[in-house]
Amino acid sequence: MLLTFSPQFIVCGCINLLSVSQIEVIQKMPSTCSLFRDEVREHLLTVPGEAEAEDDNQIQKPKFRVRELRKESDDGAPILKGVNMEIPKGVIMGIIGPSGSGKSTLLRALNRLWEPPSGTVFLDGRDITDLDVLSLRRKVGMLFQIPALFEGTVVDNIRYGPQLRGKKLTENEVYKLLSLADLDSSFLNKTGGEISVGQAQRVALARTLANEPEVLLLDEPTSALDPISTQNIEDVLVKLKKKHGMTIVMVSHSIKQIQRIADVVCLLVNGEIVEVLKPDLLSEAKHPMALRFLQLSG
Ligand SMILES: Nc1ncnc2c1ncn2[C@@H]1O[C@H](COP(=O)(O)OP(=O)(O)OP(=O)(O)O)[C@@H](O)[C@H]1O
Repeated sequence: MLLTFSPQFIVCGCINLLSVSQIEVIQKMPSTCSLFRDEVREHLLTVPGEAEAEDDNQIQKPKFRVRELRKESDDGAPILKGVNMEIPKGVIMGIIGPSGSGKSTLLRALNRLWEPPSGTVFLDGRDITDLDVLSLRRKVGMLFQIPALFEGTVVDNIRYGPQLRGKKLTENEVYKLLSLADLDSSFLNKTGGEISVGQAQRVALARTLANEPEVLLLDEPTSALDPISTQNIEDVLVKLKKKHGMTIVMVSHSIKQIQRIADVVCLLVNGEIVEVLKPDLLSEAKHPMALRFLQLSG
């Protein structure tokens, strides 16, 4: 059952707040990340100033850095073949690729649902294997394909995470979280059996947001939902990014969805990132497997 929580309200900067050293950080990103680097630069240039800029040094640093992340199955078959990537703060990154290419494994490494080797995944510059795993999962929350609500009401679900830390959310705080997930107060006392899957997914999102995560990991969060529920979730994700500077990493099989909401997309094929592109440039992917995947899913 889903028990991970994590959010955050990341603050984004404007170009006039960038120092020379920060610009150098972007320029020093590996050459394999050139499109990604451009994306970061563009993001920094265009993010609306709804949030306050935080510490100068924080602005340019990626939220996540992944270095040579490898995984093999028990019988030695490679699942991830030395993945390198950087996820900037306050962007929506889409991860797409054929079935079995390692997308979920990569996503799960980011909050240690799969334990990555030490020295491979860094959150705000810190090796995540050095962090307390529960604190990590509060900071880096996850939403799955099928929402699994706990027993009890919607309020009980939303209060669950903070309660583990000895904090009882007021009804008003619960209501605000529901609103953030685009649900109204009529849902407060409903149980999982009384709401649709799409509504349950939004409750699961509100429950995750109750822990004030800095990052949201989403594993095909709308694949079980109808188009209207899908749009509701997409709208909420875009709002979380724009208004709260949330960093969002989303695995999706829907290229159209990625094009609707992602700022940057990673194409994972056979355990390797073969392209990092802006979503509107997906048709320019060069890797043959990537092209085939894109043609078939188009
Ligand atoms: N714990 C494990 N032990 C052995 N093999 C595993 C394990 N976890 C994943 N795999 C294998 O690793 C490969 C990648 O799995 P993963 O679920 O990450 O792929 P995916 O790209 O998310 O696939 P899908 O799009 O179908 O969900 C698959 O071949 C899967 O069978």
